[in-house]
Amino acid sequence: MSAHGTPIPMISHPSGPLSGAAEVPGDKSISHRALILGAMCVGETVITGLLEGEDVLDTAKAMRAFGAEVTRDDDGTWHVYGVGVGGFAEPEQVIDCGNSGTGVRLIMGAMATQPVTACFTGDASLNSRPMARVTDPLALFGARAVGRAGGRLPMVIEGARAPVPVRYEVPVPSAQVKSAVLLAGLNAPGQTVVIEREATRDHTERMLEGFGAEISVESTDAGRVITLTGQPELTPQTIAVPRDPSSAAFPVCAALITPGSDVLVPGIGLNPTRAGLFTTLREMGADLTYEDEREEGGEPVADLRARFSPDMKGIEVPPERAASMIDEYPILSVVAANARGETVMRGVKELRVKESDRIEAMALGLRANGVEVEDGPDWWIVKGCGAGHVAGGATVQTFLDHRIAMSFLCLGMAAKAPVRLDDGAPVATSFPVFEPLMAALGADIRRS
Ligand SMILES: O=C(O)C1=C[C@@H](OP(=O)(O)O)[C@@H](O)[C@H](O)C1
Ligand SMILES: C=C(OP(=O)(O)O)C(=O)O
Repeated sequence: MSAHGTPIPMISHPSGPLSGAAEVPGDKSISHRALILGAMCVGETVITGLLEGEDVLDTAKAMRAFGAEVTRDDDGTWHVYGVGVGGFAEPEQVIDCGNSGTGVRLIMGAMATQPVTACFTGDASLNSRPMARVTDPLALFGARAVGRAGGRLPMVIEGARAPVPVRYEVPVPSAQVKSAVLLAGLNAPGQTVVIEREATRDHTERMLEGFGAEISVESTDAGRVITLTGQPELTPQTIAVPRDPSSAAFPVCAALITPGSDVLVPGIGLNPTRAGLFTTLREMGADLTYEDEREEGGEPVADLRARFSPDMKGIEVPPERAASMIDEYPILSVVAANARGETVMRGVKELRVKESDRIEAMALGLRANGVEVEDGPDWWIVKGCGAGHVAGGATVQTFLDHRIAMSFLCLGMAAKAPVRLDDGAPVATSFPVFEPLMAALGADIRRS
């Protein structure tokens, strides 16, 4: 079930062909950041295309609790009237970030160098995820965190009264940790330096620059070195949020595996720190083309066209590509099940600490539906059945994880027998229009 609702069992019937255009919603990562940075400058930031999924709506609520005014026009335009760097008010209530790791970790970073104390919580999934990866570096700024055993939520963060800047090498490939440190660095005097060995999504760096912060990124032998000068005067922005490549992955992959399909997914950001799945699919032999390649708001964008691809082959996904497709491994494994041969995915330990243990959740559900999977601590292998040969017919657990839910709904479209979910409600966290959008393409998904 979602943070806010009751379980919604769903069933996905073999269907198709899928055809038409799929206009997926705004990018989740960019939406969180637009609200948070909007709240950290004085004046009005205007956001169009904001993702109105539960995760982002929870961040909007949190920004109100810290004193920003956040409003929505009937046409879906959002306005954030921010309080400035260092201007957060102390929330009167517990901040509930629902299912969102990005929301809670970035907000903790943003408030950690401000003289306020806040208590954070989430749903059962979020409350089981590791937070020490964020609170450890925040302690270097002078913030104090008290949470449950193992650094879990609920957790109280007391912001540093006299923050100091830090130099921090991120020990895990995580854009959330990097971003939390950078957002904390905003209200620390002097220069905060973040070093990441492997490049992760760079939306925070890009957006900080857009809001007028002094930030530089240098590629060195040690990795990317990001230097941010604290206590800037940020300038409110007008932000058009691009469509989310992680959401686009679902109609694209569903089309590749469902007989006769031909689907266009327009206006998808192909920022190289996000587009690893599409490269992988093309290497597997997917009929996936980029049409009308262009630049929008400084980001490469294209319309993706995906057609049924019965001859895809399993490949070894390069581990160094993992960060650029970290949220896409569940749906990749569904494509892999419909390809021939093995798809080998290594260097993906981070999948075990997402909304669910995604390797375990996918392995359980794929096996139940007739697909062989092997897995180890930081790797897994899916043994493809070939197009049209996945048995289906089982009910899978989604473990409060939207990507697991949507991946198995896509599996059902191309399987021999329907695939059932114990709970499809988590879909609303990142892709609230998934059901009508897929239905319009020709998918047969029902609430049961
Ligand atoms: O910074 C972000 O917006 C995100 C970073 C990734 O998490 P990690 O930083 O934990 O890898 C990703 O899985 C998540 O969906 C969004
Ligand atoms: C991992 C994800 O999100 P978060 O960490 O923000 O909960 C995701 O959207 O796949």
